[in-house]
Amino acid sequence: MLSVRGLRIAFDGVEAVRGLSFDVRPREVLALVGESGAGKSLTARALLGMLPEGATSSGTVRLRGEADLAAQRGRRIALVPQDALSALSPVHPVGDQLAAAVRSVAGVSRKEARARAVAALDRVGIPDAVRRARAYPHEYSGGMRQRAVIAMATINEPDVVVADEPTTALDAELQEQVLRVLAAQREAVGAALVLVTHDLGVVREHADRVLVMYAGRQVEQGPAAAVWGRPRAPYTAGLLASLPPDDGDRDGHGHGHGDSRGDGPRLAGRRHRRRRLPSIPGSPPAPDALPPGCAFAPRCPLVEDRCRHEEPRTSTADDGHEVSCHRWDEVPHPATELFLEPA
Ligand SMILES: Nc1ncnc2c1ncn2[C@@H]1O[C@H](COP(=O)(O)OP(=O)(O)OP(=O)(O)O)[C@@H](O)[C@H]1O
Repeated sequence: MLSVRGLRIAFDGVEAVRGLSFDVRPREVLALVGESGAGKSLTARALLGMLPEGATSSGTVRLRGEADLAAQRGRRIALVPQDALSALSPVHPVGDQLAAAVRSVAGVSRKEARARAVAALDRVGIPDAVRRARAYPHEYSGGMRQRAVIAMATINEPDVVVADEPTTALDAELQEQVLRVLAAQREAVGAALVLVTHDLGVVREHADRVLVMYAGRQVEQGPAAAVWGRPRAPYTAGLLASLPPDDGDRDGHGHGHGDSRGDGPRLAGRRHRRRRLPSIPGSPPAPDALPPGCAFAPRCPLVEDRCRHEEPRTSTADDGHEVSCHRWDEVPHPATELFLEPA
């Protein structure tokens, strides 16, 4: 439905996104994950035809075959940004903004648009929606603002909602609530969701497919269960290894340590003799200082000579998921072992 082919985004000739191709299928949740600077937000913005000033891009992004994404924004594709205030005008009541969004698409009366706006606020759990519709964004709490933005993004029943770190500005409890609202709304309107997130726990709970990015490229892509259950890229393994222990064990699936249910006892014993590293050593390269070969090579526990010279091609693992690593078929299972060290 939404198709991205060979997407490249550069600033002053320096590429921050370096040839990304993926599809978003109807009604699915695709998570874009990776450390800061991987190019996730730029990719998300390219989907909406709203790249920052100074960015040049090539490749194609099409929604149902249409290339003019900016023209479809707010109708067929909509954004839930990190910062709700940036999406709402400070000078108009929230209800008026929602009603205006309805009227920009549908030929309905003011009264009808207003009624739809109130109903949308009610659906996202804003109490006393009739009164709240008359209030301004600054009169809303952070969690309520983010709910209002979700109402705005879904009010015209788009095909795709793009959410860029939609809960980072909120505290943990509100994050969970707002994510549930987002999940429920996208389900209700039948939209696909592209979810940019740092939070791998969120990915495990909400994503159908996952695309792992590093230094502007795809590292691994496939069904969330396949990528999480058996990561083939050392980078993905490193992200999973750096999850807090609770995240791995919370629902008994144990992806956080790579110890799936079946090999629990063996790994439980092993855990006493090993400890987890807090995170992948080092940090990602800046777009203007990429190392030659595989960009992850300087941080990779499986690095060998060719990794420092040749960029890996994309391979397909037996379970159908895609991976870009020279040594993907040598990655152990559980892959998080790569990032453990003897106690
Ligand atoms: N407006 C800009 N001007 C110049 N360079 C930019 C701009 N926006 C992004 N970049 C470059 O592109 C890289 C990727 O940015 P992007 O925001 O997509 O990363 P990200 O993966 O979303 O990280 P984060 O989670 O920190 O937002 C940045 O590290 C930066 O080098």
